[in-house]
Amino acid sequence: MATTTTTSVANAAEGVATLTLRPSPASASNNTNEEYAYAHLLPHFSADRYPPLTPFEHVDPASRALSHPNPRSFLDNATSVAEITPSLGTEVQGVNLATLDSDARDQLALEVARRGVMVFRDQQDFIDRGPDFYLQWGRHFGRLHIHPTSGHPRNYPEIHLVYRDLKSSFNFEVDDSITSTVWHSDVSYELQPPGLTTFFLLAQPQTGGDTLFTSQVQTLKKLSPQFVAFLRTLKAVHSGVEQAEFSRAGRRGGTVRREPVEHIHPVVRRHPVTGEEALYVNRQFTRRIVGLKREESENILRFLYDHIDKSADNQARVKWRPNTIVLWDNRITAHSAIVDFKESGEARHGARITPQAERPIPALDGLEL
Ligand SMILES: O=C(O)CCC(=O)C(=O)O
Ligand SMILES: [Fe+2]
Repeated sequence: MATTTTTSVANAAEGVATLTLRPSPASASNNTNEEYAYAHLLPHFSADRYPPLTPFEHVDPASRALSHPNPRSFLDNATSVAEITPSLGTEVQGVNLATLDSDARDQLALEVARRGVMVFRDQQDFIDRGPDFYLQWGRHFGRLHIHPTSGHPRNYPEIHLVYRDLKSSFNFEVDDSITSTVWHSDVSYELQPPGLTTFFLLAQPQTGGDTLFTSQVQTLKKLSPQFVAFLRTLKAVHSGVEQAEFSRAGRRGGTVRREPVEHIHPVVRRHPVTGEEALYVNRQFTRRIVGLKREESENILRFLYDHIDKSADNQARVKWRPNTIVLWDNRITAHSAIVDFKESGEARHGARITPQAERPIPALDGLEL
């Protein structure tokens, strides 16, 4: 039996919450007789403080693949390439992400921009290369985001972790909700929110703990042209304040290493490479529509969130298997963890590599932010 260590964990949803628990590495392996192979990647909460993020110029990796004669050639050796749904998600077998060169990584970024989500199976090579490799991988796609509140592996603040098991007294914000579903686009409160995002699980329950995705391109396309034309004129406030407050409240045991920020983004953004328009509001971080009366803002946002929630025809559900890596374009999709395994007592432990991208581009030319 491995010894119990003291650490803190992050909620599986986008850093919604942090809490203190004492996970044993053995329990994280979901096999009490084994040492947990990824114990060095368990969440650590440093007392470090970070200054505000500074703006930077983002060159999108997908743009470099646009002129490629065959921008899907990185899939040439795949044994299987299957669309999960017609407009969202592709599942690939037989491609080792860890061995993709710079050109192939650019192609990957373009394909993820087109498909929203890509699921790669059998990626043990990538996962076992460890955190220095994760950083090298992520930096190809943009400046790595350092999360203001979530747990990270010791000495690797750029790696955002999710973790939960039975030993923790889970006390996160959805506990008094009827559902664990919290649709969001990661850290949309940043001035330059993430683009191509890489996420994988290191430990998972036997069943459950899937991740839901939705296409914000399709969400928008379902609306009438007149309503979309109105949405294009709008901008909204996204806020990191509540996430920080949950962490600071102590009941989650977390820290706030960078003061929370709020930023205004267009309600409809344009992807810098594909040119596609996507709805860019999410229940977790979007707070209000600028310039509208309070009731107008609340009702429009509620309508849009309801539309996102119930549009299964825009969604894809990823079932995890060991050594799966999922990539999504955070600008044109939203996602939610599914917490349906708490009572099994099994651990779920995941790592996210989160390069930031451009400041959201309004779909309406000339919209001032
Ligand atoms: O745990 C999951 O399935 C999703 C986690 C998440 O939302 C994130 O890391 O951004
Ligand atoms: Fe997330």
